[in-house]
Amino acid sequence: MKILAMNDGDFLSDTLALIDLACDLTGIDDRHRVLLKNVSRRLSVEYPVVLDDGSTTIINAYRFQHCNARGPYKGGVRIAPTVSEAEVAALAMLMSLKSAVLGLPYGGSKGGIVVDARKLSPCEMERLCRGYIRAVFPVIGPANDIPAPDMNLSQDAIGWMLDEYEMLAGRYEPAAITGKPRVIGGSHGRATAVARGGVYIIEEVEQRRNIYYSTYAIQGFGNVGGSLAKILHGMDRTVVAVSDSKGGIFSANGLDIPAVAKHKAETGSVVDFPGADNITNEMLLQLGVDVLVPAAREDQISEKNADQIKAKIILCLANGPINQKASEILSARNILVLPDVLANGGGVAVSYFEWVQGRQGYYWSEEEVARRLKDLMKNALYDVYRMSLELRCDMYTAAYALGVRNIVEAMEARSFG
Ligand SMILES: NC(=O)c1ccc[n+]([C@@H]2O[C@H](COP(=O)([O-])OP(=O)(O)OC[C@H]3O[C@@H](n4cnc5c(N)ncnc54)[C@H](O)[C@@H]3O)[C@@H](O)[C@H]2O)c1
Repeated sequence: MKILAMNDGDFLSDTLALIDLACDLTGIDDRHRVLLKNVSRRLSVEYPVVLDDGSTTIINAYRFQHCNARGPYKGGVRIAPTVSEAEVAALAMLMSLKSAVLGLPYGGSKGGIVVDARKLSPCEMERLCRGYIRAVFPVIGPANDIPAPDMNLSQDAIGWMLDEYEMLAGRYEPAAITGKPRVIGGSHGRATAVARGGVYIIEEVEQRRNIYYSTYAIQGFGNVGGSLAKILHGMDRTVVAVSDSKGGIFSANGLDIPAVAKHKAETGSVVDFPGADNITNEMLLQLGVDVLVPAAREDQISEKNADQIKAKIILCLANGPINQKASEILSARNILVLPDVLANGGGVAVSYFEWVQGRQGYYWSEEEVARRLKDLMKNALYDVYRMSLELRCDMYTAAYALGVRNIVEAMEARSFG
């Protein structure tokens, strides 16, 4: 496959292996398989950003578009010094699959900006974001490709990106980018959508199994992990451990999450939170909790550490945190894995609601957004469940199979391939 010629990484190899397995299970032919395993457009750009000291630096960035059979491309923009072409390609593929699992009229894409966000001042970050939009402007737009937040991209940054897009377009285009502040066309519930969608999935599993999951360990304390911790804390669930890139903390009696958030804001990390024990990210993954939530980044649980996992269920809010071999091991051990393309779909779901609201110029109440999100997540969960019964496989594999089947149906309707 052509894409393997890129600087390959485990994450992309794992994603391609999953697509292959899903194609095998659903009887997808080679014509469509080859499309699913490649991206249709790889835009790689270099653009200048003026730093506060007056010097100029050149930034590398990407916008990869995977497949638009089901609708316009849709995908976030990630800022990290480690962002690679292989990573952006895998993330674009996951976006197509995720939208297809949720039944949204979107294809998949992803953006990446190769820089350490922590080294930039707010003014430099604004110039970085505006420059990115100028560089990718020819391939994005409300009916072409709609960016959104991903790692290290705040709501303010999305506001700057939308403003830059609208200045270049010469008109208001609130549906061009999602995840923006509400005062400029954002939706209620977008900032917490990934976490909220995950909570709806957990509640539905609890209801179905007649069980109550009280203890949680969350890897990652950013947009997604931090929001989830706050929501669970507000629901009187016990978050015993959280972590960030510098390490984690544990308290058997539960962490005071608002106090942890304050500590992180003041010190830059959750580590050394008073009254809790410092632990490593590896230790967090192995805690004996009801629910383990990888909410940081890809490649966290593989065949190397799947035997060590003690949680009852795993809610994958990060993209690509578990590979297929690990999911097989976990499934054989009766640990339910709720995969990324289902579990973190709340983000693209509320992005879709935001896009719809922007296109019609009519904005919904908080209750309306929450009701629609809950319905959508619940329906997707049961669609995946039915697929797992049909194919006699675990929920993880079933989600990918459902995504692949839904995309290929649209490809066939358009005679793609
Ligand atoms: N933001 C969204 O709308 C969205 C939607 C769907 C999926 N996701 C996925 O969720 C994950 C987190 O995204 P986010 O928006 O919260 O990013 P973020 O940048 O806001 O937060 C990431 C968190 O992970 C921590 N982290 C980074 N590397 C780590 C490591 N090696 N070990 C432990 N912690 C580490 C960071 O310190 C930070 O606390 C990513 O996989 C992203 O693709 C995000």
